Amino acid sequence: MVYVVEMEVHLPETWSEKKIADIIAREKECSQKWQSSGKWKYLWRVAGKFSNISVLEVESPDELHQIISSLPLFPYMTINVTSICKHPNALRETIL
Ligand SMILES: O=C(O)C[C@H]1C=CC(=O)O1
Repeated sequence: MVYVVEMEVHLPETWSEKKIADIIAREKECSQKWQSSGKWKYLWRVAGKFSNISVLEVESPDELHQIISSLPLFPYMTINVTSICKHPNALRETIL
């Protein structure tokens, strides 16, 4: 199952630079672990926003939730998930 996931980050304004740097570093480590696993196929920055568009290929909605909710920034993101499938007119059927 393939999902397009948009994640918009909203950090508390009261956080120190050190606390922000720490969670960003842990986020990088976690998302790169999932990207290395092959399940997180694409990670793109939305220009001009603290937001990303990602494509994940997973076995189930439960696995998608497991991955997204493991991110340190999960409690601080607004997340929109779109399930996608093959288009009959597409020239390519694979995402990688
Ligand atoms: O910077 C972001 O868009 C938030 C976040 C989600 C995955 C990741 O590596 O960073």
